[in-house]
Amino acid sequence: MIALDLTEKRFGPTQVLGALRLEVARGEVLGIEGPSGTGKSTLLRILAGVDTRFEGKMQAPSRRAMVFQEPVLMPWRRVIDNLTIPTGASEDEAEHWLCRVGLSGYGAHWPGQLSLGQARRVGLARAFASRPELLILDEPFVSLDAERVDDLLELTARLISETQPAVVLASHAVRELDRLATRRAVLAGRPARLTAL
Ligand SMILES: Nc1ncnc2c1ncn2[C@@H]1O[C@H](COP(=O)(O)OP(=O)(O)OP(=O)(O)O)[C@@H](O)[C@H]1O
Repeated sequence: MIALDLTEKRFGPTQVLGALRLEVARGEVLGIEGPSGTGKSTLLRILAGVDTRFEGKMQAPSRRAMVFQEPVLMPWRRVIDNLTIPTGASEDEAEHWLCRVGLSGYGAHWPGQLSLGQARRVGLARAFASRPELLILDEPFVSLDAERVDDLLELTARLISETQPAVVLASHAVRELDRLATRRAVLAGRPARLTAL
């Protein structure tokens, strides 16, 4: 379970996020939509623990994983190491997750040998390999063609349903929100506030 009671988040003189509260229990998927530049990624980075410079209180589980808009793999490490090093998973566990995302046998590949869709799958495998209690998805399917998005959506839905983390998903895509979100909210305004739908 994640609980955030935010007073404000600013970058220097600019207040990006206003007061907002958010709670997500395990098994729930909170889908956040909102205009570009309102602060969705900023909010997600706070929830992920990447940005700790905010006013307010947060109760978050220790095992958190984030899937970014870009897969951000270490290009100088093989795929298998991209799973084991950041997560502490064993090679067997990493192979298991590669297999789950349809990349069985890709462990010895270099990230530069992967298509964007495959790199996204590795990003997803890496997130699940850390056995997250909180999973944060920041536009994880952006710039893939429709068929690939559908495949990845189904896969993500299956893995979430099996592992039951609390999930926060930011997306502009109605299809993704419709398929994954169990609850929806809109982030809008300047400073931005969260309104449940
Ligand atoms: N490190 C930073 N320093 C200063 N301003 C920042 C920083 N990061 C984000 N911002 C500003 O905060 C605002 C919110 O940015 P953010 O990336 O969170 O928006 P977003 O809703 O995720 O946008 P998009 O949907 O386009 O990804 C923007 O005005 C952006 O310019």
